[in-house]
Amino acid sequence: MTLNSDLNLLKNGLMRKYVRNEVVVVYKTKEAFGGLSNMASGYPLNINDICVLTTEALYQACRFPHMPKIQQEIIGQYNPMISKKISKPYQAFSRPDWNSVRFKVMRWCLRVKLAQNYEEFGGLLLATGNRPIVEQSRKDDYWGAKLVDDVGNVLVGQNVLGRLLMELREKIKKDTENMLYTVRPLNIPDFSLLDQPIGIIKSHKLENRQKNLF
Ligand SMILES: Nc1nc(O)c(N)c(N[C@@H]2O[C@H](COP(=O)(O)O)[C@@H](O)[C@H]2O)n1
Repeated sequence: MTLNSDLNLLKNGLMRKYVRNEVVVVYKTKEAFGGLSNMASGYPLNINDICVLTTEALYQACRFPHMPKIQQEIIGQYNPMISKKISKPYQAFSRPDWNSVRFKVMRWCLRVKLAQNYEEFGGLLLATGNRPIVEQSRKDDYWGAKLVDDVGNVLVGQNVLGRLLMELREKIKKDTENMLYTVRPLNIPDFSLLDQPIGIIKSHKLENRQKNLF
């Protein structure tokens, strides 16, 4: 991107500028807030009784509802970077509306990660307080923000993932009725995993509570 187009995007309000040492940076998964990254292991998900080991795998699998074999390969990986790598050569075959639904899909994936890892992921989100959350990226200034200065203190990007994380954090703060324990499927065509339409996702907490009632 050229300096001029960068400036235009900043002016249009799409790009955000952050001072690195004033924000919560999500960069390496081993760092303090690394668990907020989709690349973090240790936040397993269960979709229609199918185990998906990382949020990245779930997000990438959602590209290919019409290619269940590829979905299977993507979700079968322990390493989220490998899931993304498997997805890459097929990107041109992503669902045709991918660019217009990927934002909703990411928001849904984060809701699922929270519902099924409430203490760990929710706790980490709340521990960020009121600070901006920014996913630092070397290449991607749509989901994240890139360093733009020589000393590594200015990040510029749309930071869509960071903004979705902040949105979710604010929802947690207001969630006195535990509404976030349940996640409805997206209302988009072919929202499916391994040929099965994706159903309502429930937190394990809710499932255990319901079991105890009977
Ligand atoms: N390649 C890569 N390495 C990382 O360390 C990253 N955090 C990411 N970003 C994540 O990739 C996902 C977006 O993938 P698409 O480009 O839309 O296929 C999203 O989860 C980012 O957080 N990428």
